[in-house]
Amino acid sequence: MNICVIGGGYVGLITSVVFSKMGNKVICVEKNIEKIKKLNKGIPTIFEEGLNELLNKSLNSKSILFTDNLKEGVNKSDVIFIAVGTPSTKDGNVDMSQITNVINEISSFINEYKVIVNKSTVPVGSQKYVKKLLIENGVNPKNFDVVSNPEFLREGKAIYDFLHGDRIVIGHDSEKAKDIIKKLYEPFKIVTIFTTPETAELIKYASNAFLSTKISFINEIANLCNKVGADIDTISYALGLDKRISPQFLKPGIGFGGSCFPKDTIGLVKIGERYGSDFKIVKSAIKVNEYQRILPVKVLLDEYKDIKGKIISILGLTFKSETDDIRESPSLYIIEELLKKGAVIKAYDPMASNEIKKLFPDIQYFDNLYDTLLDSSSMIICTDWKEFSNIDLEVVKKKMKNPFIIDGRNVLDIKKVEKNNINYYSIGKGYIKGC
Ligand SMILES: NC(=O)c1ccc[n+]([C@@H]2O[C@H](COP(=O)([O-])OP(=O)(O)OC[C@H]3O[C@@H](n4cnc5c(N)ncnc54)[C@H](O)[C@@H]3O)[C@@H](O)[C@H]2O)c1
Ligand SMILES: O=c1ccn([C@@H]2O[C@H](COP(=O)(O)OP(=O)(O)O[C@H]3O[C@H](CO)[C@@H](O)[C@H](O)[C@H]3O)[C@@H](O)[C@H]2O)c(=O)[nH]1
Repeated sequence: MNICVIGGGYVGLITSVVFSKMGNKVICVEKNIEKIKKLNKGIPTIFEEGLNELLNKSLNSKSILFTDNLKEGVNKSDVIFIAVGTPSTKDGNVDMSQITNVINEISSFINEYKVIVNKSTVPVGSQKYVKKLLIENGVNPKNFDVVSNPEFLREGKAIYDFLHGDRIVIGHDSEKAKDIIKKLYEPFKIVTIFTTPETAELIKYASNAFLSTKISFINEIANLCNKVGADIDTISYALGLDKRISPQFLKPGIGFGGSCFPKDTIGLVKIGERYGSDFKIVKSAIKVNEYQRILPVKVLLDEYKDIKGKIISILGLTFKSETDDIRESPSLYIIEELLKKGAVIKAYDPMASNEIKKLFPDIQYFDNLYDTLLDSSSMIICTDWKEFSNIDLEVVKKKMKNPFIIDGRNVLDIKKVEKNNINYYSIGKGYIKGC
C-alpha cells in the first residue's frame, strides 16, 4: 500500500519504518528540515532500539522517503497517517493546533479517495472535528474517510511494541475505510478491535489514565512501606500474582514522566469537564504524582534542614531508561526545586540530549558517572539506567562526602548498601541510616 505519514517524531518515524518493513511504500512528511536531512542519510533522530537498522534497510530498498513536500506525500498515497504532537495547553486541555494545521494544509491536495488516520492522541470527538474541517475546507466528502487509530507504543520499545502490540484499535464510520485499514494491519497478526471513533479515542485516554493510576497507587503504598518497615517489592510481587491485577506497572519510584502520561491524565480530566464528568480518581493520581516526583527534595530537607550550598548529584535526566527523551522527566522538577533552595547541582545521564542544557544552562553536566559524584554530599538516582544499578559503592564512598543516596528508582542492591554502611533512602524498600 502507498502510505503517507505526517510528522516524523517518535510515533511518526516508528510508524513509517515499520510500515515500510511490512512491504508498503512510505512517504514521511516532516516540517523540520534538519530531521529530514538526517533521516534520508540514515541517521536516526531519536534513540530507539533497532531503529538504525530498520531505517537504513528501508532507505536501501527505497521503500521510504522523508520530505517536507506534503503535496507529493498526499498525492502518492492511499492512506494518510497523522502523527503530529498534541501537547497540553497551559490549562491542561489538548492543544489541537498541529492537527488543525495539518488538515488545513492537506485539504487542497485531496482530489481522490484517501483514508485519513488519526494516530496522534486526540480527545473524543476529534474524528468528527477532522471530518467537519475537511468539508468546511471544500473537500468532497466522497474523497475521504477519517479513522481513529490510537498508538500504544512505549518509548525505548517502540519498534517491538508496534510489531507485537497487545491490540490494534480502529475507530471508523465507513466499511470502505475499515477494509483498507484492516488489510494494512492484517500482516501484524494482532488482535484488532473495530469500533466507533469515539470509543477508539476514549480507549487511548482510559488506557494511559489507568496505567498512571496504577503507578500512583503503588507509590502511595511504597511511601507507607518506608514508615512501617514493609517491603514494596514483595508487596508488588504478591499483588501481581493475582491475575486480575497483573504484575506490570507496579514498580514504585519518583513518579511517572514522559510525553504521554502527564499530558494525557490532565487531558482526560479536561475532556471529562467538558461533558460534566468529574474524574476524581485520575485527579488524585495526578496529585500523588506531583508529590512523588519531588519527594527526594523533601527527603533531603528532612535530612539536612538547609540545603543551601550543598552539592547534589542528579543521576539520570531522561524520564525512564532506554530513551533520550526528557519530556516531563521527574528530574526536571527535582532540579528546579533544588535550585530554588540554593543547592549546587551536578548532573549526569548516559543518553539525555542537549535539550536539558537549554533548560538549565547554569548547572554542571558530566559525561562520566563517577566524576559527577566528586565532593557531592548526596546523589539522587532519577532514572533506572542499568549503569546506576551496577554502581561501585566503594568508589562512591571515596568520591562523596558522607554519602546520602536517594534511590528514586530502587535500582541498588540493599545488601550492598548495608555492607558499605551508606545513608540510603529508597521508595518503599527502607530508610537505612548508615555512617
Ligand atoms: N511518544 C510516544 O511514546 C507516543 C506514544 C503513543 C502516542 N503518542 C501520541 O502521538 C502523537 C505524536 O507524539 P510524538 O511523541 O511522536 O511527538 P513528536 O513531537 O516527537 O513528533 C511530532 C512531529 O510532528 C512534526 N510536525 C508537526 N506539525 C507538522 C506538520 N504540519 N507537518 C509535518 N510535520 C509536522 C514535528 O516537527 C515533530 O517532528 C501525540 O499525540 C502523542 O500523544 C506518543
Ligand atoms: O511500574 C512502573 C512503570 C512505569 N513507571 C514510570 O512511568 C513513566 C512512563 O513509562 P512507560 O509507560 O514505560 O513509558 P512511555 O513511553 O511514556 O509509554 C506510555 O505512554 C505512551 C504514550 O501514550 C503509550 O503509548 C504507552 O502505552 C505507555 O506505556 C516513566 O516515567 C516510568 O518511569 C513507573 O514509575 N512504574
